Parts: sequence; C-alpha cells; structure tokens
Amino acid sequence: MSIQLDNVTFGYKRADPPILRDLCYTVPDGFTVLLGPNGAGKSTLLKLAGGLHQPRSGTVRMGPLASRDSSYLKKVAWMPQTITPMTGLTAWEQVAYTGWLKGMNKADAWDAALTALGRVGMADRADVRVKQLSGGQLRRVGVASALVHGADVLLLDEPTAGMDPTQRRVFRDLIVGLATADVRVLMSTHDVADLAEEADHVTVLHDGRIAFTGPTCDFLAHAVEGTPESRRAETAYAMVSSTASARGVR
Ligand SMILES: Nc1ncnc2c1ncn2[C@@H]1O[C@H](COP(=O)(O)OP(=O)(O)OP(=O)(O)O)[C@@H](O)[C@H]1O
Repeated sequence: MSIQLDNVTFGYKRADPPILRDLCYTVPDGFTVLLGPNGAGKSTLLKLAGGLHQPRSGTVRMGPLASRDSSYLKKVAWMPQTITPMTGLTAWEQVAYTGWLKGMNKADAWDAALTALGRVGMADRADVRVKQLSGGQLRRVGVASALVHGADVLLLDEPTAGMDPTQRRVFRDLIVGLATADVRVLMSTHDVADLAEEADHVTVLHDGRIAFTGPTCDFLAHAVEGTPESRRAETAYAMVSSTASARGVR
C-alpha cells in the first residue's frame, strides 16, 4: 500500500501563502528520487507524508489510514536531514529507542535494532556512543532507525548531503538496496547526476507543485538528443525545471 496525497494544501503560517497547493501525489513503487531546487518544498512534502505535519486542506492517506492515525505512523519511517545524536546512548540504544517510540516492545526493538544496524554495515559499531560517530556513520544510524520497525514506506530527506563522492557512492548503493517489492523508498536529493539513473522513478517538485513524476526512462527522455550518457539526468532535470518555470507556477 502506498502513501497518497490528495489535493493537499499546506503552509507553515496561516497568514503566508501555502508552500504546497492542491498537490496530488502517490509515492511510486520501488526507489524514487525527489528532486527540486532549494525551497521547492521537498522536505515539507516528506514531512507531510511522514505524518509530522497535517495539511491545511486535502488528505494524506495510506489506504484507509489517515496520516494522523497511529497505525499510519507505524507504516512509515521518516529520516530527517540532520540526525541528532542522543547524549550517552550507543548506536544500538538509539536505534532501539526509535523502535520503541514506534510502538515495538522493548525486546523486539532491541533485536530489530541490531538487525537494522547490520543492514547498514554498522553492527560492529553498535556499542559505540553515537556522539563519537562520524557524520557518515551517524547517517547510517539514521537509516537504521528508519528501518527498525519494518515500515512500508521510507522517507529519506537528503541522506547523502555533505558526503564526499566515495562515501556518497557507498551510501547510495545501500539506499538503492532498501527498496523491495514491499518497501517503497522516497528520497530527496540534490545529487541529480549520481542518483537519478539509479532510481525506478523520479519526481520533480517545483515551487510546491509536481513538475514531473514517472519512471526514470521517461524522465531521461527529457534530455536533449545527443546528450552524453553521463549528463542525461542533469540535462533532463534542467529541461523539466525550465518547462515548469516557463509555465509560471506561482
Ligand atoms: N518551519 C518552517 N517555518 C516556516 N517556513 C518554513 C519552515 N520550513 C520550511 N519553510 C519554508 O517552506 C519552503 C519549502 O521549504 P522546504 O524545506 O520544504 O524546501 P526544500 O525543497 O526541502 O529545500 P532544500 O532543498 O533547501 O532543503 C521554503 O520557502 C522554506 O523557507
């Protein structure tokens, strides 16, 4: 089952114009990258899908469940741009704590946390205090926290931001592997060249509206003919963005 946003309008302050307006969007199957310029509303969309915010109007649902229902919140996992290390806790404890917050009992959360840390290549660091981890390791703990309770949809907000190219590549491979027949992954990023071609689907947000959503091959078809393979994603993104700007959204 996927997350569906229907005619969603949302703004942080009532007095200000909405950030997202009448937005309709269904999180696609598999691994989807969410692209868009700074301030387009990517984090806002992910937070709405994650149930952290409620729309001013419209609905965010997963089948019969509304995003304010506790059962909905158990089916989604949201990973913020910045992972906050909890003072005094080890990686294992921080991930288990997230599982417990999501409604798991203590013993299950404890076991699932170690499994999740293993999936992100952090089992050997499980007993290290999170304050002592590197930025990249802390992000892995963030991904493990998103995995711990077995969510159906993972919402990852720029998990590769600020990483060096090698670390980004390793992390990218890790994230691509998280999407399965049963688990959807929606990930915002500015790494267009690195990521778009790895994805099953691409969504482009522009000024709070969906400028494009569809399979990656359809997205890449927007690149100008003759563009070298290595630059297709970037030029497709430039074309989709300029078309959205020309349409004069807001
Ligand atoms: N807590 C907040 N209060 C008020 N306005 C906010 C808040 N968070 C975001 N905004 C505004 O909402 C708009 C969309 O922000 P959002 O963070 O969703 O964009 P984004 O596409 O994720 O940007 P970036 O790529 O820079 O992370 C921006 O104009 C931003 O200033």
